[in-house]
Amino acid sequence: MSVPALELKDLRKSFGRTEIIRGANLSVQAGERVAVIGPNGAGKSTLFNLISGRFPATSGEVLLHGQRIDGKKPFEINRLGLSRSFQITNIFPKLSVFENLRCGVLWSLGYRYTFLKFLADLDDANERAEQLLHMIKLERKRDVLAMNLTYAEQRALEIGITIAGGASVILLDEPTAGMSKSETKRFIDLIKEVTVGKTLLTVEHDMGVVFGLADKIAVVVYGEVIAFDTPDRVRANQRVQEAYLGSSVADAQAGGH
Ligand SMILES: Nc1ncnc2c1ncn2[C@@H]1O[C@H](COP(=O)(O)OP(=O)(O)OP(=O)(O)O)[C@@H](O)[C@H]1O
Repeated sequence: MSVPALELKDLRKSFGRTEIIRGANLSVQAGERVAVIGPNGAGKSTLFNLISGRFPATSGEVLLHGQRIDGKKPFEINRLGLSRSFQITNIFPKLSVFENLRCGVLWSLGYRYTFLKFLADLDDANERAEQLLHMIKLERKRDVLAMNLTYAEQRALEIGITIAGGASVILLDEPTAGMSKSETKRFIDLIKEVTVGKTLLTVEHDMGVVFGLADKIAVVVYGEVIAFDTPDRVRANQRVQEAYLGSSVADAQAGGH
């Protein structure tokens, strides 16, 4: 089997004396779309924070395409090809949609570049920002200030910024939270389109989104990944049903989502 795009090995994180992540293991192949699910407080966001370098792990390893990234800074991890959305907080409200995308592109070039190289790259950055604008279907909002977009449009812009640097591994935290049903459906399609060929991890509560988006589901319970498999197999997994999923799936199948 090829080198996993992302791998967690016996990852642990304690806050004070409380161990929140308790030996998490996960191996995600390149191109897989993975939904991370689990009860409230199970440690899903903490896992994302460990992977993206926001928190240091207490022990264990995180590997991106076989390279250790635990202990690195978030921006270093980003430049190695892993990008995480921070919901709408990394949008500049007083810049236009286009300018926001261009900032995302330029930022990802980083300061490896000299100023002259930077100037030479501006044309490329403009072109890439136009491309992204098209991908997230906000062409008609090109020059609108981000603060004047609808909520769903802001979330789309957020995805555009997240993928701007061409990262191969994308982490999205509840990408459809706060959206209506029809917006959610459109948004799932958008996420699928813009992440073709990439590895995607989402934290998700909405079972409709999980089953619509994910090739595989990672079930996190009490700081451990207790199952990692296709949606059908996870749905049938006795341990998962007992621990968590049974009632949610029943709800989803009954049209509760
Ligand atoms: N910075 C922190 N300091 C102390 N405790 C924390 C910190 N961050 C998270 N925790 C604790 O870790 C546990 C797991 O939280 P986390 O947010 O990762 O869960 P989650 O699975 O994402 O939950 P939810 O589905 O409710 O978002 C919780 O008990 C939380 O209180």
